Amino acid sequence: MMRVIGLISGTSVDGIDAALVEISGKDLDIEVTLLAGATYPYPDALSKQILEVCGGASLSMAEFAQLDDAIASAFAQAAQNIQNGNPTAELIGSHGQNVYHRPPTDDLELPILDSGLKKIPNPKSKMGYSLQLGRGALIAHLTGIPTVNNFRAADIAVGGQGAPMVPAVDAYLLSHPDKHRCVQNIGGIGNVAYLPARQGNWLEDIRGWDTGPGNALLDLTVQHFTNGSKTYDQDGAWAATGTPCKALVDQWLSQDYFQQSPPKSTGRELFSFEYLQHCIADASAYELSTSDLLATLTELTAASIVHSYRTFLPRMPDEVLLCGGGSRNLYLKQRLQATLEPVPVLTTDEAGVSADFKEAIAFAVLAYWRNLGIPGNLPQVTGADKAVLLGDVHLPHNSKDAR
Ligand SMILES: Nc1ncnc2c1ncn2[C@@H]1O[C@H](COP(=O)(O)OP(=O)(O)OP(=O)(O)O)[C@@H](O)[C@H]1O
Ligand SMILES: CC(=O)N[C@H]1[C@@H]2OC[C@@H](O2)[C@@H](O)[C@@H]1O[C@H](C)C(=O)O
Repeated sequence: MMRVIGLISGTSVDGIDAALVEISGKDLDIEVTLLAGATYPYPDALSKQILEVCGGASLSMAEFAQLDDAIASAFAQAAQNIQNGNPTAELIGSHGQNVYHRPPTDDLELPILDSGLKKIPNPKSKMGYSLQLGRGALIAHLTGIPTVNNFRAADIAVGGQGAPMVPAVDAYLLSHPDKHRCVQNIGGIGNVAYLPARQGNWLEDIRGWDTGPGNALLDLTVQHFTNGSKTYDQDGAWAATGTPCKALVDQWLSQDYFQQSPPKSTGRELFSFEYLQHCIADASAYELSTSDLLATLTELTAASIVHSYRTFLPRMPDEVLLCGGGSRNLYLKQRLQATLEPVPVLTTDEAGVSADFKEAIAFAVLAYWRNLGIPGNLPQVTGADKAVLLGDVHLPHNSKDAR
């Protein structure tokens, strides 16, 4: 048994999710007990700067270094705080703060050194890139706890998307002996793990991808029309007062990302404020109120999820389990249920895994697997050439051990 802390802040930048868990077993026999979970909001100025960077703002290298230090320090404090009054941890799995994600692209021109010697094999041109700040060496030093981070790089290096990375963990924590399940995270971005019933070669039939926008467009809309006084549509109450425009949802669903076959991943790089501005321009032809616009973007979120199931899954699931902050959006949950009828839409809480802290738990498990030498990616999900060990291991170097 090992006590591990999982840390993550994702594309919503709403704070650092921390989970302290006890883990035993390896894969089919794995057992995870959540000892403590908490969300630690960033200081407003730091959150604002991260959102600007996620929105494409430029940084000098000095500003980049300072931001990385600030995030690492915040993550280290979250790790210390989650242990207060709880058992101490032996390992940290830190996803870090996502600031940039580039899915594998076809038009990458890599320079080749003209060494005149044996040609260097040109890395696959379809190379992705994904950057999460909060460097592990500093977290390890500040906490005195071995820290694993940078989980996406190894999957990308073998040609994968680098996301979603949780399906392997979902498979062992949330699969069912008889029911086919979709575990649907609704964070800033939405991502699904399709878990066949645990029969036969079910592991080979696991699927997963980023479905598209989760809360990102809804948050951007609320922030825009309230001049930042509100940051999200609490319980979906504002959207519930509007009427969705089906013509716009159908028009937006025809866009490339929603039609693209998996493996696929995305982020705020696509579902950005600029994307929202195009939606607002499209909506002007229909004279929508702000409530109608919010209802229509909520409908797009729900429709993009269901469209991807109907288009890319071998069959519809027996049930859908929601997690992530969007699982608290009651209007979105109701629209998903109406669109998926008769498939029940539940939350992972009802299957015994915290909907609020499942992502943080997942990175604790990924760090635990790294420590055991167990690969953490699913090539059939990310498109990677093979299963690989995920994460860089950083050991604390206290003075007496320093070499
Ligand atoms: N009660 C609520 N009603 C509606 N929306 C909510 C509620 N609580 C949280 N949210 C939404 O959840 C978002 C945060 O969700 P979460 O923490 O899962 O995002 P994230 O992990 O940063 O995103 P990602 O998974 O894309 O990295 C908030 O920005 C907000 O939009
Ligand atoms: C680059 C990045 O942070 N991507 C996130 C994002 O937020 C949701 C979705 O897109 C998911 O694919 C991913 O995170 C989760 C933890 C994952 O990798 O499974």
